[in-house]
Amino acid sequence: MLRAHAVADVRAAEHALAAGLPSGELMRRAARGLADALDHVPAGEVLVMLVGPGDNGGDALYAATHLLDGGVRVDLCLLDPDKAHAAGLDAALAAGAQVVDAPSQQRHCLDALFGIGARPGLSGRAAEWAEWIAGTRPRTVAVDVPSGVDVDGATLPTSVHVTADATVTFGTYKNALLVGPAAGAAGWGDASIAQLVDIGLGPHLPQASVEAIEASDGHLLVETFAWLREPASQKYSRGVVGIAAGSSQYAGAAHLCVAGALTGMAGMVRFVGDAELSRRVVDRAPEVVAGRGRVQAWVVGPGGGDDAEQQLTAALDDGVAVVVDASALQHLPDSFDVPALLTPHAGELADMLGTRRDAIEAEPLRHATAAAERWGATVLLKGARTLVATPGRTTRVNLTGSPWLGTAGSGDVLAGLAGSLLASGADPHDAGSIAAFLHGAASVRANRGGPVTASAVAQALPATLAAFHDGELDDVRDWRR
Ligand SMILES: NC(=O)C1=CN([C@@H]2O[C@H](COP(=O)(O)OP(=O)(O)OC[C@H]3O[C@@H](n4cnc5c(N)ncnc54)[C@H](O)[C@@H]3O)[C@@H](O)[C@H]2O)[C@@H](O)CC1
Repeated sequence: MLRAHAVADVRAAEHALAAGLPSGELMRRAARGLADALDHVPAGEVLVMLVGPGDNGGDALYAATHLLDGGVRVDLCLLDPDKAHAAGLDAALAAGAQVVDAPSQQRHCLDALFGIGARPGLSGRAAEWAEWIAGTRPRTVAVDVPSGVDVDGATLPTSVHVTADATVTFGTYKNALLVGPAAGAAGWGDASIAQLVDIGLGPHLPQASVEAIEASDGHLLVETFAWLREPASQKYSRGVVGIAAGSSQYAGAAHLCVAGALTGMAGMVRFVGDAELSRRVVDRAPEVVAGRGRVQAWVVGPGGGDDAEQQLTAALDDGVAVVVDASALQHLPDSFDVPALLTPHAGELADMLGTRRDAIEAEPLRHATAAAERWGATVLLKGARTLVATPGRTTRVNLTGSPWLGTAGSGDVLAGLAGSLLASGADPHDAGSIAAFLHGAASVRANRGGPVTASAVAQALPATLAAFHDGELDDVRDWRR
């Protein structure tokens, strides 16, 4: 599991760790790791460092000494020369760095304006330099976080901020490096995730503020699904998922939701809908059982018609866990008596909360968390970095997938898959986050670097699940710029 921590927790951990170390040791570790991460800058090239007034700038100045030793030339732009880290500046100048007024032609840039001490937003020369990066596009690495973002809120409070090609962070990830829209400014090139330099904080860090499932977390499956630990299983021990999806207008949603459910962990899929749709679903997927009956979880809403409200009421009356998607989200009860996973996209969450879609997109973390609290349920907010928020649990962000996954019907597959995980024993938080992880990974495996259909994602899911279980998943994200 990849973990991010809140700024206050990082600071407390740094204090605790620093207390047992020689003065300046943490910054030395950070600077060494930063210099190592800049090994793409060839000897003889000029790297311009944008140096702010705090320890973020100090990291860069000490890193400069290592780079200069290796033959890289370093220009320093000091935001406030009187406030630059004094010992770091002396060391950098002694090693051969030169101070310049402003960045100009340099093809490599280090953003060390502000780190976790940043107030969101940039002004004055810091804003001018961020605009120089945007206009000139040097290869830019941000130190700890890109300057100008809201580190804990993971937002971009103004349009003026540094957009880096990569970020090198220290001790632990920060929310802004994993969660959109801020993570977009940290550089989600192919490597996608900031490079983490271990400075020894681990033992001092509390519970994460945000976490992300990784390809190496296949053990989660065995931990989550008790029947996987049994020597033998049968369909009922694996769980039965009921699907109430599709309508005469959106018949495809029924097929895709069922396809998602059939790829998952449940032992059996039931389908309820009108007679004609049920016949078509069973024709296409003969393993599906049509009609009501005992289930361990319901999926209600994908492609649902006018009867979505009635379907949701019937599902809730069953007293089992429920995935509420698409049209059923318009009929939410005031609170849930059963474990519930709500799966809106930004527009649907905006309707749920009585706000605008762009407000959700600007602050997805805050709104997903607020909705989870409001309904006492798990909220899976779909997007480039899907969030799964549950009261009392660490919010999960999904890092798998590619822009190609934004395709008609992919949400129907996701809802079906999540329902099958729910029926098979996962709680809504695990069901939603594991489903989002597998769904994104399957889309990349189905056609790396190119378009996928929702059907192709569903087809790729069983092998993706097997590879995850066996610890054999390769890289599962494809967010090239
Ligand atoms: N504390 C530690 O033990 C370690 C800290 N490290 C580095 O130190 C950084 C944190 O250093 P600081 O606490 O000094 O904070 P920063 O370096 O982020 O900067 C804080 C300073 O910038 C000013 N400032 C913040 N936002 C501004 C804005 N938007 N416009 C204008 N001025 C602004 C503040 O008034 C303050 O003077 C980390 O991000 C990391 O890079 C690393 O060296 C690892 C160890």
